[in-house]
Amino acid sequence: MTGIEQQSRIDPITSNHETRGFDHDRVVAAVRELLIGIGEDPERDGLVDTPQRVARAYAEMFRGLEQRPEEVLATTFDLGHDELVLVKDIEVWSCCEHHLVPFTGVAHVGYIPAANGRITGLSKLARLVDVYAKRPQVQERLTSQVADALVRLLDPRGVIVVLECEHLCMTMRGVRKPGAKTVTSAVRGGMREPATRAEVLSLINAQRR
Ligand SMILES: Nc1nc2c(ncn2[C@@H]2O[C@H](COP(=O)(O)OP(=O)(O)OP(=O)(O)O)[C@@H](O)[C@H]2O)c(=O)[nH]1
Ligand SMILES: [Zn+2]
Repeated sequence: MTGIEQQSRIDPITSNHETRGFDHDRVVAAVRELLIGIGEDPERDGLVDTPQRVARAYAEMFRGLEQRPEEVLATTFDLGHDELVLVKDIEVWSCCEHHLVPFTGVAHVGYIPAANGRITGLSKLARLVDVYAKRPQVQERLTSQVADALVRLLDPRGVIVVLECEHLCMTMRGVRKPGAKTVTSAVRGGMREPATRAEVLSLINAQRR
């Protein structure tokens, strides 16, 4: 096994790729280079600490690359509840992998536990969203990764994940369409059943009526 393989923490099913870990010094050097590239002076007063700051910020924004869904869904319990569990309006901040600017909005995560199946803590659903949001992402992959991790780790009867996000790469630059929302969904197992899916979607949309 090479050093890189030993260091990598691979989630074989749902990771974006193999990560070699966050290299703080490399990010600092790259940000300094970026500042020079845009014609700035990285030694001027206001910018001298910027590469260090950006590296610390990136470590936070991309911390999901170092996390595995198993870690956040480690706490499960058996409540004998086999009806829908839905957490709505989970705030999402992720980073578009095409432009490295944020996309933000909400996630709705629901699952139907298996009969006598495992339940996880409600906060863990929000933590799971963050594991995948805190990576360079596209919204579609983020949505399906959350759904697939729930299927794999809880073995539920059904899963639904809906994301509604605004992409800053579409508002602050490029096509410049502020307010445009992208909606993505991933539906697995028994949640695909039309009546069940319709009921859950009406619960998700309930506050907007
Ligand atoms: N499907 C998908 N596309 C995304 C997402 N985030 C950003 N994009 C799109 O990625 C595309 C990249 O297109 P390119 O033509 O390579 O890049 P660009 O010239 O900067 O494109 P514009 O944004 O149209 O100016 C754009 O259409 C973005 O809107 C996402 O989460 N999902
Ligand atoms: Zn983008």
